[in-house]
Amino acid sequence: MNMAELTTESLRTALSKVVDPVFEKPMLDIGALTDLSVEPGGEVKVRAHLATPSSTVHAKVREEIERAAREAGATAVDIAIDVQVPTREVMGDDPIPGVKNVVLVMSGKGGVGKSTTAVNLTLALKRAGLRVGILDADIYGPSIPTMMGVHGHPPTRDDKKILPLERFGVKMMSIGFLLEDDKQAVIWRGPMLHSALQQFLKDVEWGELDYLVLDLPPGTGDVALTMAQKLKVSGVVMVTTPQEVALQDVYKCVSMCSKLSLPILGVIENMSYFVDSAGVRQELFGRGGGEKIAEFAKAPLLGQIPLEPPVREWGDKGMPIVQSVPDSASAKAFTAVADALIAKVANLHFERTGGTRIPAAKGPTRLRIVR
Ligand SMILES: Nc1ncnc2c1ncn2[C@@H]1O[C@H](COP(=O)(O)OP(=O)(O)OP(=O)(O)O)[C@@H](O)[C@H]1O
Repeated sequence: MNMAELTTESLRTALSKVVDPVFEKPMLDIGALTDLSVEPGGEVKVRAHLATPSSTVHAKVREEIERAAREAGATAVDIAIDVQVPTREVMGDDPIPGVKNVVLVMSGKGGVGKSTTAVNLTLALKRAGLRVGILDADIYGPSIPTMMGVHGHPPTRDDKKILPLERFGVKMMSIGFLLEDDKQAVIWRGPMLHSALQQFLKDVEWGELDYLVLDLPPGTGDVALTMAQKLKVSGVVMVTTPQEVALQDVYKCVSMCSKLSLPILGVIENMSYFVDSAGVRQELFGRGGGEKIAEFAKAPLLGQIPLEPPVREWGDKGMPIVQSVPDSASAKAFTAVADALIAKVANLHFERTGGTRIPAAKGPTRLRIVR
């Protein structure tokens, strides 16, 4: 096609096949491509509206737009990208209105790697370009301080607001920061637990965050209940292992969430397999647990994390695997889980708001890419 033939109309036709990787829908149909123009020399200008700052998603979208525009005869393509991270519903008395999404990480039983998953998922969200925080609500066994390598007392401002501690660009708060030693946790019971968590929500100055990840204690749902009463959460991520015997508790946990009308955003199967020294994949704990729970919860299986000794070793050293060895199989699996979670949250938002483009909020990240 010669460049004289390129019009806004033919450009529109060419771009109609560009699909949003998060919503899996043509970007033009969902209002995610705007301000199309064709300059006299055949230069094309277009603005893309995306639900994630993820550089992989941006690169994919840029490539598709550029290819389609050039095939239609564009001589140059100028793509501006606006990022709008979707936001949960915020009620009038919401204790943390500056936090766009709150994700509860839960498991039916202990020891499945819930805290490991929570920290690595948080770091993967951070590496995708989001502003993140993590709240260690596992009051009986706070392990986030150790896993994130942070100890000490969070400072308090004059107005009594507690400032979260920060490492790897992640804001964090844990009951562990406020205890004299770890053993103190066991004397905390019901009402104290709830008032401590409510105080955390209210009194911590989280500021503006895209995602706050909550590591909840395993088992019963009272902490989830406290959370659900206090604020509208984006949803729950359920962590499980592949083996059959562990599943009953997870089913109970899923049922409890549906009673509380907490949407399950997805299931993560941890310790799914181990690759031995001969490179053979061993399913040490059986198979299928994640899929079964996902089916029961009518939610996607967000990913399967392999069992890799460095996950524990780096966790013990206070530098989670996503941060310390981002190229490892487990870190890549956590990264894929984060991308899938971002997509799920965006899609739920899309459905809730009737399929319209995420409305502009203040201060969008705007990247201007001129080629
Ligand atoms: N994929 C993995 N590969 C290797 N080790 C892992 C993996 N996931 C978790 N672990 C290790 O398993 C142990 C339990 O993990 P973690 O503390 O995250 O579990 P949890 O479900 O949060 O436990 P709790 O019952 O204390 O809340 C830790 O030593 C952790 O390092």
